[in-house]
Amino acid sequence: MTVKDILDAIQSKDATSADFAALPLPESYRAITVHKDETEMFAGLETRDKDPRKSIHLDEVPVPELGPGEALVAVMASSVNYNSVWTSIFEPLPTFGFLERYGKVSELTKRHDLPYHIIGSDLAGVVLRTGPGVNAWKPGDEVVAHCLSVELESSDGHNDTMLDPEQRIWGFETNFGGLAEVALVKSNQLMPKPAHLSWEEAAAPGLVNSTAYRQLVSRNGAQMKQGDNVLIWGASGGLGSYATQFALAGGATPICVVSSPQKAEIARRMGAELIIDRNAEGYKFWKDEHTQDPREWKRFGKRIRELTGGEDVDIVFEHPGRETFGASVYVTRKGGTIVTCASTSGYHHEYDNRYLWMSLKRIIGSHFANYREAWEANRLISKGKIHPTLSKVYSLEDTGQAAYDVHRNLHQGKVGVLCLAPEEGLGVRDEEMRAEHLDAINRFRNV
Ligand SMILES: C/C=C/C(=O)SCCNC(=O)CCNC(=O)[C@H](O)C(C)(C)COP(=O)(O)OP(=O)(O)OC[C@H]1O[C@@H](n2cnc3c(N)ncnc32)[C@H](O)[C@@H]1OP(=O)(O)O
Ligand SMILES: NC(=O)C1=CN([C@@H]2O[C@H](COP(=O)(O)OP(=O)(O)OC[C@H]3O[C@@H](n4cnc5c(N)ncnc54)[C@H](OP(=O)(O)O)[C@@H]3O)[C@@H](O)[C@H]2O)C=CC1
Repeated sequence: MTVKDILDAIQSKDATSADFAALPLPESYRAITVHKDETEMFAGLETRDKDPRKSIHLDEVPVPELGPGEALVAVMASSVNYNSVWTSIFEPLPTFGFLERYGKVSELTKRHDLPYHIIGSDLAGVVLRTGPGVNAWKPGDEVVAHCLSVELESSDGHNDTMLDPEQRIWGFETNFGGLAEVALVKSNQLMPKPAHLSWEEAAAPGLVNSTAYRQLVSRNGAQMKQGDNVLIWGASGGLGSYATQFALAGGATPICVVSSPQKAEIARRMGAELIIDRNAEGYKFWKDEHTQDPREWKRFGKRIRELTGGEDVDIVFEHPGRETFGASVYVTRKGGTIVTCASTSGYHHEYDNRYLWMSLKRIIGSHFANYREAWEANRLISKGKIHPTLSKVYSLEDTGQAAYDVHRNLHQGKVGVLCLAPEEGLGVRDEEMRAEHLDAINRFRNV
């Protein structure tokens, strides 16, 4: 039995759940990995010069043992997230430390502590096997998976599963991720694949869409409301392309920051009207490595006021971190919210706290999404209210190049990866609904 037989079953129109259940599992499969004995390979290099194409491997790996509450999924497509960039450049820490720590939780979690890390935190595919105790899913089900892995044994996480003390991001802090032909997930990560999307389109939103949903919309995040002005950094990137859609769909006004005319055009295509090209306008929030320039914060704030007709922003959707955080705190309206989920340009932020406390602003930390938020975010994709922002699709062999493009900010929206899917465009089950949304689905393609 090989993965080819699995693919044949997925592509045959009449394979039943029983047929999938009867398929023997392959012994091994192809997976994107980083290697534990290579974590020092970029020592001494600047972050920018660490090249994912050198650290990312395509290996043949054994199929992991299936445990209770888990599912093995044949992965048709996945996507590149920035967490895979972090893993591949071994920053801020090599992810093998996470696997070692997880390996100590139980006999079963020991499986994750390996000398190779199979990465990837998104997938669209077909359930192959479910472990004991799984009733909601069966072999043959077409699914996507969100990336929240929790043990749920502590009451700390029972109101909000992100607060579980054993909360991990699958494919980043656990092994057996989605950039592979087969993946191992907890069955609670599974959600129905949106029927109007191809495999690679369905695999694109998961991580960033759920994160933007919690960060901006959920009561655990900024609780955006109608009429809010929302400043969105990187509005045509992974997170920002969903934040922009949530702002527009929720009756708010996005102020989209981008760095090129092409990216401005994408933001416009999504329906945004207020756009700042940070490159063209030349903002320099730092005079040198240690000193910020408040005059530049003010120039940025004036530009926002020009665009909004004199209003300041109710919410800043933050993720660039060190480079922008001082400006983000400054331009937020009195009583407004800066909601942050990342620090791409550096995690030691500096801001003038007088502007925070005197103007009663709030900083909220946000990370991925709880089970329910991930489900709600996927439901919005399934209903055609929010659309994938897939720009380009790579083969599994070219994942290193895909991660390089994301690391160097050469991409738009989301970058997809075909795993078992032999070509793009397969897996659409609702052509009628697709036709209704085709322009929106293709907004980011070939820009
Ligand atoms: C969905 C996608 C998301 C993304 O893309 S996010 C972007 C990518 N992610 C990242 O860049 C984050 C990567 N992770 C990290 O950098 C690290 O992961 C953290 C800095 C988040 C945490 O560091 P650590 O060393 O793993 O954890 P500690 O909590 O500092 O634990 C170390 C020891 O310190 C103890 N400790 C924690 N808090 C306290 C406290 N308040 N007082 C005293 N001790 C404390 C712990 O218990 C533990 O101890 P013991 O080593 O013995 O187990
Ligand atoms: N905590 C969580 O749950 C999550 C955290 N993340 C983290 O969020 C960050 C962004 O992820 P994602 O959106 O997928 O990445 P992308 O690279 O797809 O998009 C980020 C965008 O931010 C803009 N940007 C990058 N650097 C700067 C800078 N120095 N100043 C201003 N803008 C900048 C760029 O847009 P432009 O050049 O057009 O301005 C870029 O396109 C990553 O660090 C990632 O690890 C992501 C998802 C979940």
